[in-house]
Order: sequence, then C-alpha cells, then structure tokens
Amino acid sequence: MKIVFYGAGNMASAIFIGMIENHVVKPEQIYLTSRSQQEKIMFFKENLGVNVSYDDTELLDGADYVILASKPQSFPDVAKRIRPHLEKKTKIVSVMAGTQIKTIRRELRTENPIARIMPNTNAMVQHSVNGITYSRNFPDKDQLVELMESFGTTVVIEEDVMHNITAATGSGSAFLYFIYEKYAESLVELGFDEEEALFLTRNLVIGAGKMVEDSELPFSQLRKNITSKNGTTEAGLNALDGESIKKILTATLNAAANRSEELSKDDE
Ligand SMILES: NC(=O)C1=CN([C@@H]2O[C@H](COP(=O)(O)OP(=O)(O)OC[C@H]3O[C@@H](n4cnc5c(N)ncnc54)[C@H](OP(=O)(O)O)[C@@H]3O)[C@@H](O)[C@H]2O)C=CC1
Ligand SMILES: O=C(O)[C@@H]1CCC=N1
Repeated sequence: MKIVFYGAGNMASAIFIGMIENHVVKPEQIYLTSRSQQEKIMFFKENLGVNVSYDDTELLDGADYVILASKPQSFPDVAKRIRPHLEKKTKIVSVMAGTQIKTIRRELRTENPIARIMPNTNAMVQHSVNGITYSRNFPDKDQLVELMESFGTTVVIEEDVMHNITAATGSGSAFLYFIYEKYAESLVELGFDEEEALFLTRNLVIGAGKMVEDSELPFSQLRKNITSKNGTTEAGLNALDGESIKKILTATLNAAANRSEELSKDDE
C-alpha cells in the first residue's frame, strides 16, 4: 500500500506516527511532501524511515491513498500539484476542516472516491476520535476504517455532521488543554510557583485520564467518589457554577462548529 501525505504538519504527523507505531503500515509505505519546510520533513525521513519527495509524478505514481493534510486555505495550491498526476485507482482522504467533498472534487476535477475524516492530534498516542464520511462511490470502506482505527476510534457520520464533530473532538482537546492551562494558573494564585503548578496539574490530568480509561463509572460517579459530605470537595464544587460552565462550553462549541460551516461556504 502507498499512502501519500500532502502536508506533514501537526495533524498529518500525528496520523502517520500513530499508524507506524501501531504497525499497520511500514514507514516505507508512507510518502510525505510539504510546501517548503524541507528540513522539517527530512527529520521524519531520518527518524522514521518514511519517504520524502517534492516530485508530484513520483508521489502520485501508484498511490492507493492521498491524504489532504494542508490548511483549507492552501488546498487550491495542493490541488494544482495533484490534479495532473492523479490516477483513477487513488482514493482521496481529506482531514481539512470545513472543505466539502464537492469542493475537493471540483478543485481536483476528479470522480475518484473521496472520504473526509476529522481526527485529532491524540492520533499520536492512538487515541484520536475520528469522524468519517464518504462519497457514494467510495470502495473498501473497511480498509480505510482499519487504517484509521490504528490511531483511534471511528464514527461514521453524514457529511453535515462534520461541523459538530470538528468542534466536539477535532478542536475538543484544545478546549480541554485551555482549561488545564487555567487550572495551573489558578494554582499559582493559590500560592504554588509556576513549576509546581504545572507539575501538579499535569499529573492530575494524567491520573484523571487514566481513571476515565480504566473505570466503567460515569464522570458524575467519579466526581461523587471524591466528594465527602460537608468536606473540601463539596465546598469547592459549591463555588463552581455548573450552569455557567455549561453555557461557556456550549458557546465555545457553537463558535467552532459555526466556523467550520463558514469555511465550507468560503469556497462555494
Ligand atoms: N491540528 C489539528 O489538531 C487538526 C487539524 N485538522 C486539519 O488538518 C489540516 C492541517 O492542520 P495542521 O496539521 O494543524 O496544519 P500545519 O500548518 O501544521 O500543517 C500544514 C501542512 O500543509 C503543508 N502545505 C501547505 N501548502 C502545501 C502545498 N501547496 N503542498 C504540499 N503541502 C502543503 C505545509 O507545508 P509547509 O510546512 O512546508 O508550509 C504543512 O506541512 C487542516 O486542514 C486542519 O483543518 C483536522 C483535525 C485536527
Ligand atoms: O483549528 C482548526 O481549524 C483545526 C480543525 C480541528 C482542529 N484544528
């Protein structure tokens, strides 16, 4: 199998590192190209053993999958590179937020099968949540799902649900990291120095994540297990306004989903 990544940035590298670490593909089956940052992708060649090329004929010759992993705004340039060399057998898989299948088809001027996936950078540790939607003519869906499950779990969705998945899990980790950042800042307010605050927050988050992974209990029960009657947790939770937090998070997710929708309209 030959998998070619147009773009080798944060998201693409999380995917191919996840795939390689999970041994579903061999490094020599992966080809990388970028716009200009040769040094960065040479690092992957030297450290992972993947192929690197800026020759589109060589890249696309016999490719089974082309992964579109540039920013949506760079896609017209990427499409120009791919268009003249695309073979009929090549399946297109886009990770670009907001770029619709019909836009990809139009820019590439192709009838080839197209899938859109919405992973997240947790792919690097094989814990991405991947939304996936296909064009009607997409064959071997199971093969693509198998590839994607090497770096996470997959949910098949209709294309119009992509906006919400992009907000919920594509961007979602960034929202959680932001909350952790603020937690660490609050520990500094409490009196810890910055280094201590980061150390404590980091280990707290790792432990809580492992509890979520290992335990069957819902979040609410995990919380209750920490909360003694009239104890410190209860005092803290009483100061936390759950409804306000929910409002803030709902506004956050709506803003992200709306931006995905805007991106999809930019190129109509
Ligand atoms: N980051 C994330 O968490 C997620 C991102 N996505 C999607 O993934 C895509 C990439 O995001 P991200 O990885 O963060 O972005 P990065 O900026 O990290 O990477 C973009 C990559 O695209 C390359 N590129 C730009 N123009 C071209 C071109 N003409 N030919 C070939 N390669 C090109 C860049 O090359 P160079 O470095 O040389 O400029 C770079 O390697 C976006 O569309 C985003 O919506 C989806 C889910 C999550
Ligand atoms: O911020 C973005 O647009 C991309 C899509 C999801 C995560 N990062």
